[in-house]
Amino acid sequence: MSHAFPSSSATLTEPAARASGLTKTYGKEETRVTALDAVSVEFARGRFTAVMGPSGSGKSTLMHCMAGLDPVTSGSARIGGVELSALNDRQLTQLRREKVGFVFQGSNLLPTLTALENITLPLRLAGRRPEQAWLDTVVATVGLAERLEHRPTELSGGQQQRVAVARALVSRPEIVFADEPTGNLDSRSGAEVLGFLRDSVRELGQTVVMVTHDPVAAAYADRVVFLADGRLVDELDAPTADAVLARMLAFEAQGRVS
Ligand SMILES: Nc1ncnc2c1ncn2[C@@H]1O[C@H](COP(=O)(O)OP(=O)(O)OP(=O)(O)O)[C@@H](O)[C@H]1O
Repeated sequence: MSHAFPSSSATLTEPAARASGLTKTYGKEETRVTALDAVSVEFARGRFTAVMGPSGSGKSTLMHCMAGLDPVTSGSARIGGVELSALNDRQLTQLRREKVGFVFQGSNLLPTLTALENITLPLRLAGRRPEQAWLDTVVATVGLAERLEHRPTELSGGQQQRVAVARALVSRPEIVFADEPTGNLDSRSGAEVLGFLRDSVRELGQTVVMVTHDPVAAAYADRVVFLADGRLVDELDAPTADAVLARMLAFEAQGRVS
């Protein structure tokens, strides 16, 4: 298979994705907004990282820049060994297709396709066939084996989101970015989806970066990084929901006095 972007010189110790001095501004002159201000962060392979912070702190912007959906203003964003700013639009599309999986708040499934067809659609669009053993593993991991012939309207919100997780995993991406993946779900369905994301990391070795507002969701991750006003301000390993909540309350209290 030919690749239009330089093949990554990734070693196993290299992070799945890395931002260095990543700055992103929107608008010009008096309307300029600095959404990210020289953020440097690494997302290690085979780990589940949550990105937290108040509304407007830059979480979605970081995800979009790291995933090649939005160009950076300055600094660097890399997936594996590949510098995203060095790629043209066609190369970026190819990189996203081959190396990145996405899960959004709404599952964005095509209503006329079955669950299985939705899961394999990105691969088919890329002209690739699903690898059967991996497809079976992903389907089993997200608990969908009995539901593959169902259409989205015949699935619960949680099941639909599990299809979206399977769709993100099926191409064995270098990294999966999930933006508030449980934002539309009740807490039980949300817990299921988060459990499957965590299983994809622990059992399948995937790398997941998840934006969330919810300390309970963040506690499923191996590590939480905190953004405030476009800056990386803290991080926590092996988070519990209580520890994440305490950290967030501390930031809010600091924000009130500063
Ligand atoms: N396309 C855009 N044009 C102009 N400003 C933008 C754009 N996208 C984001 N911003 C601004 O950049 C800042 C960071 O936004 P971002 O959406 O990344 O924050 P967030 O932490 O994801 O917020 P939320 O939790 O509310 O989704 C905000 O001030 C926002 O208004």
